[in-house]
Amino acid sequence: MKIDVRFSVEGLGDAELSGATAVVIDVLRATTSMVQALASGAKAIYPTASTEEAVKLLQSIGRDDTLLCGERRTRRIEGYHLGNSPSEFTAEVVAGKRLIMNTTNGTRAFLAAESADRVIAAAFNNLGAVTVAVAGVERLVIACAGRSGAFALEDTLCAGHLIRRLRAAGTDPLILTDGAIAAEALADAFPVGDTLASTAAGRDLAEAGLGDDVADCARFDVHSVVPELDDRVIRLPHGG
Ligand SMILES: O=C(O)[C@H](CS(=O)(=O)O)OP(=O)(O)O
Ligand SMILES: [Mg+2]
Repeated sequence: MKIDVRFSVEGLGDAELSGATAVVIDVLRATTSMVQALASGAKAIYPTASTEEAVKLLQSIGRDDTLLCGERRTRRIEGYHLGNSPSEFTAEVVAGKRLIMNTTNGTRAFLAAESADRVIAAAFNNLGAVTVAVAGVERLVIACAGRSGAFALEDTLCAGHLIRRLRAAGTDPLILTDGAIAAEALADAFPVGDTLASTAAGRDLAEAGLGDDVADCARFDVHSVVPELDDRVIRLPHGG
């Protein structure tokens, strides 16, 4: 298995993605929220690249059973039903609903990775399930959402833990690009909980009174769902 880790989705194109399985990671907080939402019974998540696109999509799919979710500078977008805190996506709120989502980094990352054969959402919360889901693939591109195009330690740490899990699972020999080697080394060097809290994104969340989100995002294997992008909609394969 060849594994590449991209620290942001800038410049990620068809050449790297075609024929590969892409795993999109945005630990703080988009993929953690997506995993929580689908584990809570949300029907589908529509990632959008802008608030304008989100509103247009709402008009086209209709408001029934549809919730607008997302953030700007960590806070819920005005007029949206939900922000981007994983704890908002409870079964009472999202079960059976379609979620139109727009966040600063994570939703765009999905759209940037869509030309891969498969596009999977990963976070610490569903890392074990993702490990099983990708164990047999030939080529894996781990696309870290990053933060406004820059390196995000939290995403790369999660990428490194995925590589460690694949190595422990005894899949065929791993051929790592330099980015993947660096990500795995980071996973060996940094404890997740403390590190997430010390990242720029973690500090901003704490400053916004959302420090509990950081703790939620640092938890391993709390869900066994593996969300996948299919024709620009993120769902659980076979209905979950
Ligand atoms: O919602 C989040 O925590 C972040 C906000 S920021 O870009 O880190 O300020 O957005 P996300 O798209 O989940 O990375
Ligand atoms: Mg993020």
